[in-house]
Amino acid sequence: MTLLLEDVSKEFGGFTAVDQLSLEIQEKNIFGFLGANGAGKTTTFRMILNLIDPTSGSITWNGEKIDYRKSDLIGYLPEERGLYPKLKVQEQLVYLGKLRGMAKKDAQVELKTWLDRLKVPQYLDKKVEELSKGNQQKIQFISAVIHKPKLLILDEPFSGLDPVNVEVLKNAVIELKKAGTTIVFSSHRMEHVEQLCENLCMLQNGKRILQGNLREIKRSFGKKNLKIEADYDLSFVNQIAGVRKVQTYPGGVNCQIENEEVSQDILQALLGKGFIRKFELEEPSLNDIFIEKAGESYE
Ligand SMILES: Nc1ncnc2c1ncn2[C@@H]1O[C@H](COP(=O)(O)OP(=O)(O)OP(=O)(O)O)[C@@H](O)[C@H]1O
Repeated sequence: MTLLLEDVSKEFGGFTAVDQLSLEIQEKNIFGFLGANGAGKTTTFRMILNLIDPTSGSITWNGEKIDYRKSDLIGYLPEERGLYPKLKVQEQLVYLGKLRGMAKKDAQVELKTWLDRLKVPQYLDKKVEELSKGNQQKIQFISAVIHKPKLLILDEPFSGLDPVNVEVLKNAVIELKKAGTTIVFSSHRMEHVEQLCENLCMLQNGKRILQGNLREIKRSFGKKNLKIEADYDLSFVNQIAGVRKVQTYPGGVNCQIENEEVSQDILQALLGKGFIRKFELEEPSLNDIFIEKAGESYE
């Protein structure tokens, strides 16, 4: 059940929103789409779901185009949320479940399970308009998963949620993956992608600027963050060759260095100056990697 995008482009008028994007998304994986506003994430999702046609290139799932006949196998949380405000949660979600081929009873049972799992059982018979924005989002999430899709596409699933609810939803996504769902989601919050995805793609202005396995990407970037804590003024490390940036905080500094070897020069310079409480080389965060890659593509 591989999802395959081959040389996919989308133009609106003369503007290229997605530019020759090729990707392979393996089944039972969580795949992250990263990119700033306007990078082309939503446009890519719409093409995958066959809601809009690519200008060129092809998209297949298990060797076939996705069309309405596969809608029972697919779940989609669109960026623009769209529930009926006047309908009660139960009426609406059971109806949507039935549209996706479920028996009424099964949809009712599944809905109750999901409301419990997302910690909102009290909303079963509430009208959607009575719910807060974050809780409406949970209901919309349930509408995307109630029929147990094989492929789940989530456009910015965590936007507008408080930190506790972000965790609740993240756990739900992890459970769905364990149950065998292939999940593709977008976010411009690097930490969400970092915590959930095995594989990811970074888009900028419609172009892929990075793609691959998260662990391998991080390893290939090397450890370029160095944290030092000492009882004396560390601002002089700024002057050492290979140090790009130094951020000072009480009791220590965070340094960005060009490569791991620079850390040894810094250590040499520190020795003899006094007591060092911490000297730690850290993996780059996805945010660091994004900033570096995004910068490169402007050069
Ligand atoms: N129907 C359309 N007509 C014209 N331009 C469009 C259309 N849809 C998208 N675009 C443009 O394509 C680009 C990519 O938009 P898209 O919504 O895919 O980005 P995104 O990565 O999802 O951004 P965001 O994080 O803000 O949702 C944007 O510049 C947008 O203005």
